[in-house]
Amino acid sequence: MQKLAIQGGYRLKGEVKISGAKNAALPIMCASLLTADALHLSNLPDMHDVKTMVRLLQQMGVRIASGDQTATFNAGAVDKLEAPYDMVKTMRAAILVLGPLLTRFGEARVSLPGGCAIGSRPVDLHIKGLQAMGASIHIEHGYIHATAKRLQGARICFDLISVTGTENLMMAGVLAEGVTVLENAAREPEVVDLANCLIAMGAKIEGAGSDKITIFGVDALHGAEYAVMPDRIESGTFLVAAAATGGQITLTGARADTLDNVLDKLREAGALIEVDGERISIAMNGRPRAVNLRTAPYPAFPTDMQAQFMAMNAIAEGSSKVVETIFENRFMHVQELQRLGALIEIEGNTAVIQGRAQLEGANVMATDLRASASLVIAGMVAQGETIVDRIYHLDRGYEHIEAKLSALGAKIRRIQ
Ligand SMILES: CC(=O)N[C@H]1[C@@H](OP(=O)(O)OP(=O)(O)OC[C@H]2O[C@@H](n3ccc(=O)[nH]c3=O)[C@H](O)[C@@H]2O)O[C@H](CO)[C@@H](O)[C@@H]1O
Ligand SMILES: C=C(OP(=O)(O)O)C(=O)O
Repeated sequence: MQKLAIQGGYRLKGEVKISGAKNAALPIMCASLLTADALHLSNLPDMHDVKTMVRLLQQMGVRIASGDQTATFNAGAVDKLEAPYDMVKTMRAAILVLGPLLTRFGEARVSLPGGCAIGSRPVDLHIKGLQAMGASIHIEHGYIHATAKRLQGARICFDLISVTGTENLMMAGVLAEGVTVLENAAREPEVVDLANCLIAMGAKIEGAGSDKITIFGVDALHGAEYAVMPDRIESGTFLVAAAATGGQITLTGARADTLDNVLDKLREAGALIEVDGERISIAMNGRPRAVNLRTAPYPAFPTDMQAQFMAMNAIAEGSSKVVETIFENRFMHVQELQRLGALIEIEGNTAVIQGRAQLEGANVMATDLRASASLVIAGMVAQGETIVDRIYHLDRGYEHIEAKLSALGAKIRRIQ
């Protein structure tokens, strides 16, 4: 199994190009199932989840021609309306084929996505919404079996805000008969990116980015060209890494308007931040100040940045509280950060962190995607060598992270 070996104590310096967003690319790839025409995507990140989605769509019969960060998807000859367990278990976003398959073909068989280290992550809201649109759904042997003659527009109010739930029902609504209204919808930029791609394909959608999305069903979508938005979580991860190491870097091809809360927290920690179009520069002189945070749906602080900020707080001046309100088990990185000497205590959904001037290198194990990123950041500020095991989590959602960090001056290499 591959690991990362990190030698701590080097400040990040230089420029890094931000990749396309995992959490926008995956739903947008699923949108290719909604038309028999070609969907041409650019700015696709080179990472495992994107490759897994390519394989999942291919086994359904989608023809895919991949290029450098681009791919053309043609779902004109789909012959298998199924997402099997062995693919869904490695990537939760596979549940996003359910809405498109059902609305275009009237049938879908999708494995229930398993719980992962960050919480139980049910899909009851996806199922309830599709049932409200007239789908008949039963669960058997771990699979969701869904059928519908033609989905009917409906008014659906989410009990709680769900990003992929909103995306699945938005895709279901575009080919449904009549109008679908999603209330208490997720406002994440990735939902807006998906809506913009669907609109380019001929869908009629209003309100994406607000908590009420209205979808006017049409009979068919057509092909389109679309560029996936930059990854705000990758952007945030590099910015925090720069802040934690007392570095000075510039992100290129980034979108500051999707990062308001993260940039505010970094400023509060003492970072100097400048935004110039698609460039975001950060400079941190000395040790960051500890910052309190509370995760919540967009536009509040993202749960996908919680672990990385926790690593920064571990070496910051002062103490801080980090409250996780989205996932019930997203503190798995804490015991690994403690191996590096971090002083963190957990009380329910709150972590209390006493900043230390120095962490010490150690062997640690990655437990999920962003937990892995937090261990990499902690390793870069720890004294001596840190070995991060189980980096397949990291490879799911970061494009060439060790190459990008090395180019910024980090001492990091992949070992067997
Ligand atoms: C591929 C993708 O885009 N993943 C993101 C997406 O995950 P994902 O879409 O899975 O997360 P959700 O927004 O659905 O989850 C929010 C909360 O709702 C709960 N819930 C969700 C659906 C449901 O049917 N029932 C239910 O109870 C979840 O357990 C969680 O507690 O949003 C999360 C929250 O910003 C991010 O951390 C993930 O990176
Ligand atoms: C939790 C994440 O992803 P996923 O929903 O794909 O597990 C993430 O991107 O941090």
